[in-house]
Amino acid sequence: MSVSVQITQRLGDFALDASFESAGGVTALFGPSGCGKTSVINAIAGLSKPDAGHIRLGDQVLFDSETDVFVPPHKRRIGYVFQEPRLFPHMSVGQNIGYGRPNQLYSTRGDGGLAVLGIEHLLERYPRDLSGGEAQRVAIGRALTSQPKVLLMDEPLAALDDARKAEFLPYLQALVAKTSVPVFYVSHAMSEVAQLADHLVVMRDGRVARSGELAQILSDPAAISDIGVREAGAILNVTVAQADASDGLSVLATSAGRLFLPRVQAEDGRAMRVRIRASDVILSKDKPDGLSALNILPCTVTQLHEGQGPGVAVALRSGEDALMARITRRSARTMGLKAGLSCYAVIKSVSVAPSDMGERGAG
Ligand SMILES: Nc1ncnc2c1ncn2[C@@H]1O[C@H](COP(=O)(O)OP(=O)(O)OP(=O)(O)O)[C@@H](O)[C@H]1O
Repeated sequence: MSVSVQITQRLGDFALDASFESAGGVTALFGPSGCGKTSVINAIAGLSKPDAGHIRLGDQVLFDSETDVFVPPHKRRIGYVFQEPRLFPHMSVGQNIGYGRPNQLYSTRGDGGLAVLGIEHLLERYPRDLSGGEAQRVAIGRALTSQPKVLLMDEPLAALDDARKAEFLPYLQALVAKTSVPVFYVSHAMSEVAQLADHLVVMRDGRVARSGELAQILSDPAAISDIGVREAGAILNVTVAQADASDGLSVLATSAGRLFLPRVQAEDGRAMRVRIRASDVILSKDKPDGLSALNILPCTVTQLHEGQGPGVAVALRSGEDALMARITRRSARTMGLKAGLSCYAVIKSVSVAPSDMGERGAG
């Protein structure tokens, strides 16, 4: 379902002026704290009314200042998941999920809802007896019981520690891969966004700095300034060749060769997305020999992009995938890097964190 948002809104001293289109699936709103992500989500939910513009989901107009349309929040069929699960403490999980909609609990059973979220065995428990990740999965289950037309998730992992995040993400991936409901996912963590999103909207100071297909933006060296130097990095599509190789590593097949990365929690044959940070890629003109790094992929330089600082972003084609490296201008000059040059990308195995590796979902 296509989505079109074009809104302006004054919120105190803050001016929101956001426009983007998305083909649906999972649209991530990414950007630093205070850039206006939640304000956009609130406008989609109908919790606030923009001063001007429109919000359309497929052929449904939720807001249009020109034709004076403003669908009230309770008629928008929105599922909203916040940072905190916000469950009713005096009710069991089952009651929380069925709250106000006694006949709908069962409609979320099966493939699309509770089973995917792994919460069917928790229905008798009370919120105090749930881990943070379980409680958040219940909150998502509750949001689904209203059979929403759109699911809004505002930093749903922010309150979880890293271990709980890692445990929670596969559930979320399974859910977004199965649901046909458009999802808006707010986050300032690129590792989450890279695993979940189809479409990326990068926000800055109330405006949309970039909007487009996730993989395309992440492999565009010109986008580094918007993504952040540390977070920038392309996504490799890989297949698990051997999840349980020796030494705590997994063997992953890319279109240009094999990668040895920290062990993934997935069966052999599974398709995954792996984000390789640009700062974790080293380039060599000749095939390195006698190097400790295990991962050496043949590449072709497609583009060089000089930023403000001493770094150069180098866009690379590696088989059918894109990679990106961030090296110094000095190295780029010494190596004589230019578009069309063949080289080798070296990726250190331990530099890729488990949080950068996720199952390939809907995208
Ligand atoms: N009703 C309001 N009145 C005045 N200012 C507001 C209002 N709502 C939001 N703001 C301001 O608008 C700016 C954007 O807030 P918003 O919550 O949308 O940002 P965000 O990107 O979601 O940030 P975070 O990641 O910290 O949640 C902030 O400076 C906030 O203080």
